[in-house]
Amino acid sequence: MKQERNTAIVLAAGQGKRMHSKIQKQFLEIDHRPVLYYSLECFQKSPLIQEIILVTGEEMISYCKREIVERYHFTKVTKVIAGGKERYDSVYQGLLACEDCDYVFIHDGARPFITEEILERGIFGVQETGACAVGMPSKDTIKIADKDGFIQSTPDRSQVWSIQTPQIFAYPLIRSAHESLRAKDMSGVTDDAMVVEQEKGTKIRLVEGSYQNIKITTPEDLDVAETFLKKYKKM
Ligand SMILES: Nc1ccn([C@@H]2O[C@H](COP(=O)(O)OP(=O)(O)OP(=O)(O)O)[C@@H](O)[C@H]2O)c(=O)n1
Ligand SMILES: C[C@](O)(CO)[C@H](O)COP(=O)(O)O
Repeated sequence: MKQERNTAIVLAAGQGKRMHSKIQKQFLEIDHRPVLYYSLECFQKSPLIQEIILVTGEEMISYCKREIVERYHFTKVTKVIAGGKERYDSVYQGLLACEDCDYVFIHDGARPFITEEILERGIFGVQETGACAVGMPSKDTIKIADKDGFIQSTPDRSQVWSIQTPQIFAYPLIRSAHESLRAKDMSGVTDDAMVVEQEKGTKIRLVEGSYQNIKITTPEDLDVAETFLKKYKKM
């Protein structure tokens, strides 16, 4: 029987505008290592992942090869490739670079705190329909606002989740979903589950990530990350 092959596409081609830093946030250091290091380390150690494709800016390819892949011995990283203007363009470049892949884990390099347990829940979840997103039930009450900033409605919180990454898909499903939406209109697409949502009839399983699985987005997230890291390293 052919052994399953799973690829992680790790995204590190964003500009990090909301961080307001000269260095792109995925390369900023927390506890002396780049933000990007931590998720690569988890995929490198995981027996669920056979290959990692790292997507970064064209100008950062040689830096990533030398200072991240070689320096930290991330031997599962087989390709370091250039991303695109939008997140979905970078994902698509990653998908085109995949070879011989059953399931693909699409992950934000700006989310350092994934764990083996999250990857296990992801691979379990994706077996059901070929599509799975990691997230957590919302701890806040969510309001839908109108364009003038007045509250329009309040969704039932028991059905509201904050979505994280990785998002895990059967490779042919996510590739064809990206291709069919790219041929129509990708505007407003901020994650990969949204791409599959337009494929009518494909259900996407939600599984729990963790409340620590934050995306480093704005400067205060770095302070939170330092705190999490102290705890995470003791585990
Ligand atoms: N063209 C892009 C845009 C984003 N990303 C990656 O997608 C992840 C999530 O995106 P986000 O937090 O929005 O990152 P940025 O686009 O870099 O941030 P900002 O919107 O503040 O500029 C990050 O790991 C980022 O590097 C990417 O690979 N290619
Ligand atoms: C994919 C994602 O991290 C899920 O929360 C998020 O949608 C990325 O969005 P951003 O607008 O690029 O931060």
